[in-house]
Amino acid sequence: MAHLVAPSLLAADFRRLDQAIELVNTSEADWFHLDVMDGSFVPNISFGQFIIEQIAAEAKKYVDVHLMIDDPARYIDSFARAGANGITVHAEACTHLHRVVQMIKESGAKAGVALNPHTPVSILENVIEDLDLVLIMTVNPGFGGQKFIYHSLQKVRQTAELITVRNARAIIEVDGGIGLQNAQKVLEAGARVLVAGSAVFGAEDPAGVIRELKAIAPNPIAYV
Ligand SMILES: O=C(CO)[C@H](O)[C@H](O)COP(=O)(O)O
Ligand SMILES: [Fe+2]
Repeated sequence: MAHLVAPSLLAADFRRLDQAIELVNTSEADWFHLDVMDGSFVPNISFGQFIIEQIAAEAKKYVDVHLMIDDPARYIDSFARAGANGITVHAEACTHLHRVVQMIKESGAKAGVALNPHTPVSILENVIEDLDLVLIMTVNPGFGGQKFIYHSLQKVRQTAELITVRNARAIIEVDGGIGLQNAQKVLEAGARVLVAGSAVFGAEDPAGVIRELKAIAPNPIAYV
C-alpha cells in the first residue's frame, strides 16, 4: 500500500497559517500533523484545542493530532471535538494506557500510541490489537528540526514484526528528522506514514518536497 506524507505544521510560519493549511490541502500531502506540547511532558509549549479547531475547520484532509502532554486522558474528548481524526498519546505519559486507547476509540477518533526513542516496543504487546497507529519517535519529542536517531530504524522493524506476528491492523508513523535523505530507509523498515516538518516548511518549494516524498519507491524486500 502506498505510503502517506503528513507535514507537521509545527515548522510552519504561524503568521501565515492560512498558507500552510492551503499547502497541505492542495499538495500531494495526505494528512495534517499537529503537535500539541504542554511544557511538562516535553520542554516546549506549542498549541492546543483552540488552534486545532481552527485548522480542522479549514482542513480538507485527515487531521492527525500528536499529543505530547502528561495524562492525556483529561483531554481526549476535547481534542476529538476540536476536529482530530486521529489522536496519538505517548505510552510514557499514560498510567493506564489501555484505558486511554479505549477512550480515544469511544471519542470516534483513530487511536495511536507514540514511543519515545528510549521506550522499548515491547510496551505495546498488550495493546497492539487495539491500535490504528503506532508512532515511532525518531527524535526526542519537543522540538522540530532535530537530527534523526539512526537506532530508531531498528524499532520500526521490531514494530512491523509485532504487527505482523499479532495480525494487527496498526500502521507505523515515523516522526522527527524525516526528509528526502532517510525516507526510503524508514519506509523499507516498515513505516507507512512520514511526518515531515522542517524538511517541508523549511524548503524553497514545500509542495515539491511533498511530491518527492510521495514519489519514493521503497524496495519491499530491502533489509536496511
Ligand atoms: O513531534 C514532533 C516533535 O516532537 C514533530 O512532529 C517533529 O519534530 C517534526 O519536525 P521535524 O520534521 O522538523 O523533525
Ligand atoms: Fe509530531
